Amino acid sequence: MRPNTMNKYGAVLDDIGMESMLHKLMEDFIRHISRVFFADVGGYSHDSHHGFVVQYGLNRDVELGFHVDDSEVTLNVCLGKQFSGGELFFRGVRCDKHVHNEALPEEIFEYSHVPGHAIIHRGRHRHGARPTTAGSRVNLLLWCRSAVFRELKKHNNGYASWCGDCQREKRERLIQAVSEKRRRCLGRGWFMIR
Ligand SMILES: O=C(O)CCC(=O)C(=O)O
Ligand SMILES: [Fe+2]
Repeated sequence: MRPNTMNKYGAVLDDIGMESMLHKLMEDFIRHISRVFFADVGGYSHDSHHGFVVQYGLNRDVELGFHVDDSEVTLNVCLGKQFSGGELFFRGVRCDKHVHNEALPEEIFEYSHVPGHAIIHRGRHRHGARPTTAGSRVNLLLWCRSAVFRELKKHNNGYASWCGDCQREKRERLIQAVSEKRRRCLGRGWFMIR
């Protein structure tokens, strides 16, 4: 079975006996990090996961297109082996409404995988993987999900606190409202003085 809808090569670890081990990894490790760094996307509340490995190289997947994960928080561990390329590129965190918007210059960065090292990021942090140009790269992914977060998301007021563009729109509306109010107050002041 394919590890996800985009990668062809790899395996779903939950299907080969690693489900409870990965669940424990999420409960004992990811949740605690998430409580501190990702409180805006469910924090400590992860209650399910999708765990898989992906393989890149000759006769395997070469690269991974731009996407968001079906997760609140993703753990990505580089298991090796020896390879060149395969850098991850990131382009800012976005909700469904803004997922196709341009990234700001400060949201653009790349990360080079190092065997034995891991990164953790929000699932809605748009990203992709550059071509693995030589050797073989294998990474373990743990997509951590929160049912509570997904339920609450349905009832928010249209602004996601974790989406860069929602926050920008909110700030712009606030600035507009303040300057409109100021304009009206100044107008009133002018008439009173006359
Ligand atoms: O190839 C990688 O390191 C990233 C994989 C990824 O983003 C994913 O499977 O969701
Ligand atoms: Fe991903």
